[in-house]
Amino acid sequence: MNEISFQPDDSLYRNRDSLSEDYTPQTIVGRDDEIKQYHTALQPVINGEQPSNIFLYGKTGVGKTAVTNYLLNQLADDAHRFDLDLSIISLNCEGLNSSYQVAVNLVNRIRAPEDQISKTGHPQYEIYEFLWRELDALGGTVLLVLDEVDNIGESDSILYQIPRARSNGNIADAKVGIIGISNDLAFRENLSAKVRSSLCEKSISFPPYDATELRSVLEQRADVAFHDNALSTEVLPLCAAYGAQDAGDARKALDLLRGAGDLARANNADMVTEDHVNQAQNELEREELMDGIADLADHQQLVLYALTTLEAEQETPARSQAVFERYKELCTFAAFDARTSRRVRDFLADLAKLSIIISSQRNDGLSGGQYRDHELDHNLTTILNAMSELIERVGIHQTVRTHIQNSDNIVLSE
Ligand SMILES: Nc1ncnc2c1ncn2[C@@H]1O[C@H](COP(=O)(O)OP(=O)(O)OP(=O)(O)O)[C@@H](O)[C@H]1O
Repeated sequence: MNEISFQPDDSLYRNRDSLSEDYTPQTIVGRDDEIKQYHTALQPVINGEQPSNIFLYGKTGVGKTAVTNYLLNQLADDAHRFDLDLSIISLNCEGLNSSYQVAVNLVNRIRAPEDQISKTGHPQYEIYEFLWRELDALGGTVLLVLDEVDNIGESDSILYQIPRARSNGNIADAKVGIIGISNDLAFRENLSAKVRSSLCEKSISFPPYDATELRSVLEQRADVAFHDNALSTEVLPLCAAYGAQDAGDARKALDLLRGAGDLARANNADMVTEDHVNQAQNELEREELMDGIADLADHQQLVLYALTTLEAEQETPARSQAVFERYKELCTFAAFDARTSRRVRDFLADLAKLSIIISSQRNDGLSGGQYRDHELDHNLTTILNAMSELIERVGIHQTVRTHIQNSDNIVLSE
C-alpha cells in the first residue's frame, strides 16, 4: 500500500474560509453611496416611526446582501442601545413562488419549532390571519427581509397585503416594513403600479463594481485570508480587472482569488503570482462555459453540436444554412423533429449572446447580399465534453469521434 498522509498546510493562507460565501466582512468597502441611501431609508426605525419599505436591486455579487447584513446588524445594536423593540425576520424566497408559501414560511419563522403550521391545506385568508397575529404578537418594529423577492407571484400579492395590513385594521400593534432584494432588473418594472408604489417606497440601485472598488474589496479580504507577502503585487489588481470585466461581481473576484491561492498551494509555491490568477481565470471560464452549455435546451445544443462537427471538419466559419443542414442530419439520427431554419438562426444568435460561438455579419460582394457565419468561441473538446449527455443520446458524429474520450462507451449513430 502507498504511504499517504495528510499534513496541515498554512504557508500561504492565514484564513482561507474568509474567502468563502458565508463569511461576513467586518466592514464594507466601495459602497459608500448605497450605504448612505440605505441608512437614510432605515432612519425611521430608530426614530420609532413607521418603517419605509425598501427595495434593493442590482446584478448578482454587487453587495446587496453584504450591505444589508452589515446595516441591519448595526441597526439591531443601536435599537438595543436606545431600548427600541426591533425584530428582523429574514427569508430567502427562492423556490417560494406564491404569496401563500411566503406567508406560511414567515409564520413558521416567527413561531417556535414545536408550534409550526403545515405548508398546505389552509385557506389563504387563514394563513394571512396567522401572519397578522404573529406580527402583532411581536409588536414594536418588524423588518421583513425578503431576498430574491422576484420569485413571488403577483396575484393577491403579499407584497401588497403587508404594507396595507395596518391601514386595513389587520394589525394594530406592530409597525412592519419590508426590505425586498432582487437581482432581476426587470422585476420592479413589471410590478403592477399598486404593488410597486408600496414595495418600492425607497429604491436603491446597486451598480456593478468597477475595478477600483473591487480592488478595495479584495485588499480588505486578502488581509484576513493570506499571510503577509503571500501575494505578489500584481495579483489583486489582476483579479479586480478580471472581476470588473466580468459583470463587476465581487463574488466572482473573490472566487478567482481563492482559485489562484489554491493553485499556488497545490504547486507548493511560496507566493501567489499573476500566472496562478490567469490559470484560475481560465479554469473558472471553462466551468462557467460547461454550466452554460449544460443548461441549454436540447435543440440549442443540437445546433451547437452541428457547428462543432463543422469546426472539426475545418468548415468554419460556416454559414447559417450549412449549420442548419448539419442540424437536420443530427435531428434525423436522434429522431427529433427539426425546428425551422428561422428558429435555428435564433438559436445561433442565442449561442453568440452567451459567447459560446462567434457570429459575424458578412457582405457578399457579388450579389450585394448579406449573410452571417459562425464558429466556436472555445476549445472544441471542452464544448463536446459539456454536451456529453446530449451526445450520449444522439450518438457521436463521425467528424468528432477522435475528440471524444471513451467513445467506445457511446452508441454510434452511423
Ligand atoms: N463591498 C463589499 N465589501 C466586502 N465584501 C463584499 C462587498 N460586496 C460584496 N462582498 C462579498 O461578495 C460576495 C457577494 O456579495 P453579496 O452576497 O452581498 O452579493 P448580492 O448582490 O447579494 O448577490 P446576489 O444577488 O447573488 O445574492 C459576498 O461574499 C460578500 O461578502
